Amino acid sequence: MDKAVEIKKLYYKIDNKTILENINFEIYKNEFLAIIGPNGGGKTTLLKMIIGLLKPTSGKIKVFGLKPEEARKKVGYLPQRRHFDMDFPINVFETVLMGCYHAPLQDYTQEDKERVEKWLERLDIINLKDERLDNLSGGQLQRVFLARALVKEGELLLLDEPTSSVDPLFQERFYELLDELKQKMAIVMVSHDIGMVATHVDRIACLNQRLFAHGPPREALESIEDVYKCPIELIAHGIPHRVLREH
Ligand SMILES: Nc1ncnc2c1ncn2[C@@H]1O[C@H](COP(=O)(O)OP(=O)(O)OP(=O)(O)O)[C@@H](O)[C@H]1O
Repeated sequence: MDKAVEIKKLYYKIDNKTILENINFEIYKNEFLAIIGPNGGGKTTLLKMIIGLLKPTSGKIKVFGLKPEEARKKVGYLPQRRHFDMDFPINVFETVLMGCYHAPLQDYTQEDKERVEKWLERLDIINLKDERLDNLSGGQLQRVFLARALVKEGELLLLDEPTSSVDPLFQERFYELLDELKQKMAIVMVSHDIGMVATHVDRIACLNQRLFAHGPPREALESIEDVYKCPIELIAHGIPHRVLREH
């Protein structure tokens, strides 16, 4: 199978604290992969390495055979929203257009603008096109950032907790959209919604500093208690889950 991402012997340390330890892993084209694990387990850090925002302390990471920063034009990225400065005076259309960024001093094209319109329509936020971001609700904002990640129509889509704060109806539509998109691209999604991902993704990777398991949902979830370091009840078919003890 063709590889979108290849990770070998990857370590990441900050101030002598090991955040990621000996990660060996591949992500294939046209697969929908979820990364799950407890808070602070290193999921966001790993996504940032795939997009080239952070460099490994040691080890190798290749995206479509290139260094991550060289492959960026093929990669759409939805960061965790808390990192965005909401006071920045920018409207919805301009925010999504930023997702088409090519290179310094290179203007956006008419085609870029048409793609923005298309994704605003698809995510049902075309009516918000001229709104400033600080006027939007949390769920509306999340859709705007999703549109920004999707507008590039790249070959790899990285989503860091994409369904946080969107309503259940949109969540369902969003998963349908991802099912369609994975025909054309690889999708990597960080999520805490184990039940939801178990029913929608091809493969789950369980990360807590180390990669505990990766495989089809049922197989990967067998190691779930090791990953979370507490008992978790998984109802058959991998749907709802319950943490039985605080961790
Ligand atoms: N800039 C930084 N300086 C020091 N430590 C950091 C920094 N960024 C992240 N960390 C630490 O790295 C670890 C992994 O963080 P990361 O955000 O990747 O986890 P996560 O699995 O995405 O967590 P969550 O589920 O809470 O979003 C945490 O212990 C965090 O405190």
